Amino acid sequence: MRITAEGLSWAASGTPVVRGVDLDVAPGETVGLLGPNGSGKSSLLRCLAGLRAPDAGTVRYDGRTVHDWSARKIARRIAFVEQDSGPGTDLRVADVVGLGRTPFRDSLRGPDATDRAVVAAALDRVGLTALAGRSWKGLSGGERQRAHIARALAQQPYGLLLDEPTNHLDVRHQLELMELLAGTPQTVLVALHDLTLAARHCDRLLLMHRGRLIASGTPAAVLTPEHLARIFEVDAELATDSLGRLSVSYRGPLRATALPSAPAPAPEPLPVLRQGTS
Ligand SMILES: Nc1ncnc2c1ncn2[C@@H]1O[C@H](COP(=O)(O)OP(=O)(O)OP(=O)(O)O)[C@@H](O)[C@H]1O
Repeated sequence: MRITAEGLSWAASGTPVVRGVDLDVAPGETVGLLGPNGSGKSSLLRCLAGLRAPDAGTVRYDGRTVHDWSARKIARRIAFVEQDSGPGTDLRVADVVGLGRTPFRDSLRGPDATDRAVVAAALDRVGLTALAGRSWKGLSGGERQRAHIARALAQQPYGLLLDEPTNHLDVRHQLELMELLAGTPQTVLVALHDLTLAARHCDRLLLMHRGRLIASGTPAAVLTPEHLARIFEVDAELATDSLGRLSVSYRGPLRATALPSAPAPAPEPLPVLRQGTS
């Protein structure tokens, strides 16, 4: 499934958060969405998932504008793994994963054999089969994260949007998840903070800064020394390993005095100060 956005903008209480984003994720591509804290990655993903109505611009799945689609219609095409989400009540792990089947069921029907088989396969894919009957509340952070991925897979979507899905995962499970995402036939857009993981497992990277997409391309084209210094504000070293893959190591944060100068932003209007109030 092709996921596109044109001129996408969204503001929170009047403050622009996503600013005129154009993007195009081709069918089957695995694209990493990078950017410092607060650059607008989650907000952009929520707009693409239909959870935020943009103030301007359009989101299209396979060329069709999705803004007037129901949540159910969207969920039949795209699965979204958000940060730190979870069921409000305690459920068995298999039941949480089974929530991924909701878009395919009418409200009166319980899970059928197909639903159970899809849930079992999704649990197996993330290595959680042994925990299927366990209570959600008893899971570790990493186990919950893997259950969220399984819930998204159980949705059998054409596209996957994931917001920092490697949070809480140990190194092996981070690598397994990234291999799963890179190997899946679905279109994947994944927000990541680990630049080396992104460089190694994504076909293409997008870089966000202050709500705008400022770069798109191969890992080597996006993870440049200039972007690492100016956008991520770190003193970093780029290297290529014996398999020819890019990795990033950090010497430390860059102090404000050492930051390369950026183009000056457009001046914001000054706030109107009220006098005589206390
Ligand atoms: N509902 C909201 N109300 C007010 N401000 C918001 C809202 N949603 C997002 N923001 C603000 O918009 C900015 C971008 O937030 P967002 O969560 O999209 O960034 P992010 O790149 O995903 O950050 P992180 O890497 O820290 O997860 C932040 O300054 C955030 O505080």
